[in-house]
Amino acid sequence: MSFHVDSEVGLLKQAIVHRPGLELTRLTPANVEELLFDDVIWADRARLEHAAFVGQLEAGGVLVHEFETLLAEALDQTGARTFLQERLTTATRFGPALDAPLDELVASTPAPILASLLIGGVLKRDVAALLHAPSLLMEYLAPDDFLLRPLPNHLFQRDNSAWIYDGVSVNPMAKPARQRETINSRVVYNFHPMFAATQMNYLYGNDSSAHDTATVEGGDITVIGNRAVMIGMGERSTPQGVEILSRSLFQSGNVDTVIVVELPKERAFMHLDTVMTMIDRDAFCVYPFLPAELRSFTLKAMGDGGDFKIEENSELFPVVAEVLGVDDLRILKTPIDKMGAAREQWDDGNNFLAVAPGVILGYERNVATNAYLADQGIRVVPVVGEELGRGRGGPRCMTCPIEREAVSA
Ligand SMILES: NC(=O)NCCC[C@H](N)C(=O)O
Repeated sequence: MSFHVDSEVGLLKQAIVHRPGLELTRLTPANVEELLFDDVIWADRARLEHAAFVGQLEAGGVLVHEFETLLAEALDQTGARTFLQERLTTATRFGPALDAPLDELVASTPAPILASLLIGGVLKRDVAALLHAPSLLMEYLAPDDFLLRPLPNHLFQRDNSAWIYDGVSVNPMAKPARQRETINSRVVYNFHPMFAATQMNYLYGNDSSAHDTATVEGGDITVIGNRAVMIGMGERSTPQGVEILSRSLFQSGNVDTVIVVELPKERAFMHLDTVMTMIDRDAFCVYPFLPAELRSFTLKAMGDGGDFKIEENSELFPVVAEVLGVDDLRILKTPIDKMGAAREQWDDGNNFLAVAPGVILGYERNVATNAYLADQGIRVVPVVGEELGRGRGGPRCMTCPIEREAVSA
């Protein structure tokens, strides 16, 4: 079995999601903002909503893999815990006194519990009785302080890794609250038998370099097809990150065009998929009030060494249409006033997950957009996300496709 994502809208066959766990119960008014959520969440309800969402994916024929389960299974493979000891439970993260005792905890904790803690976080009081070394960090922390912070944004599996044709980028994340997610994803990809048994083509991030400002997040990446990729560049994916990923894509031989779309550096527009998603072989759903002054660039491979030339586009979608070989690309913008559009965009009204061409999952609350798309012949499967949506991510954000068919125009 090898994994590949050859389009954004072709038949979705396999995907990874994260069923929210311990981490959601650790969101408090004091930490939500830092952890990139908008509110404390009703965790049990969010889990029910997520289970219903997974049911909808499965009903659409998608084989769904649960991230925490994959992580637990990976942790029982040879080398996985050493990998964590070298990258997570280090003297620089926790102080020299805790280095060896935490390595020991990583070595001895049963895999399902360890997986839950790696995502859910660890309080000082959870481990105080086990750690006897005189540690300044332990003295400094209060019993309810986090020794290891929770990672509630694992819910948004789209972002920390992204399959692009037959390669995967394990993304260096922009926000400190999300950077550790990549370590967990690397454990899964490097050690889980499902992936270890295949020839993995790592495009970016599967190394322990400091990636500094060269960040990329999967919400910015769309595999539009025809050897092309569209990448948003703004709050999360930087020009440096986009350049490195593009070079790697060009070297892979599967991609010859990257279309880069500038985004406002604002929370509401944190990823490309907050303002537009491809929803059919010839259609994009686009936020109607995207500022006109945003630029886009086309990167074209030159040779096979990763070099490219850059052209600034006068308009984005004619270039996309040309690259896709589609005469009449449909740019679907909900006819709605500015306030209504801003409200639906905030609630992921442009964040759709296609499970097949023209068949998409989106939050039910975006009534105007969903009705408009239905009028345009798109089948919108409504997803309940009253709690899930408070993390500011929709169905596309919650899903990491790992096997998806190509489509022809
Ligand atoms: N692709 C996406 O737009 N993902 C949603 C990410 C939401 C998360 N709370 C974040 O701020 O990173």
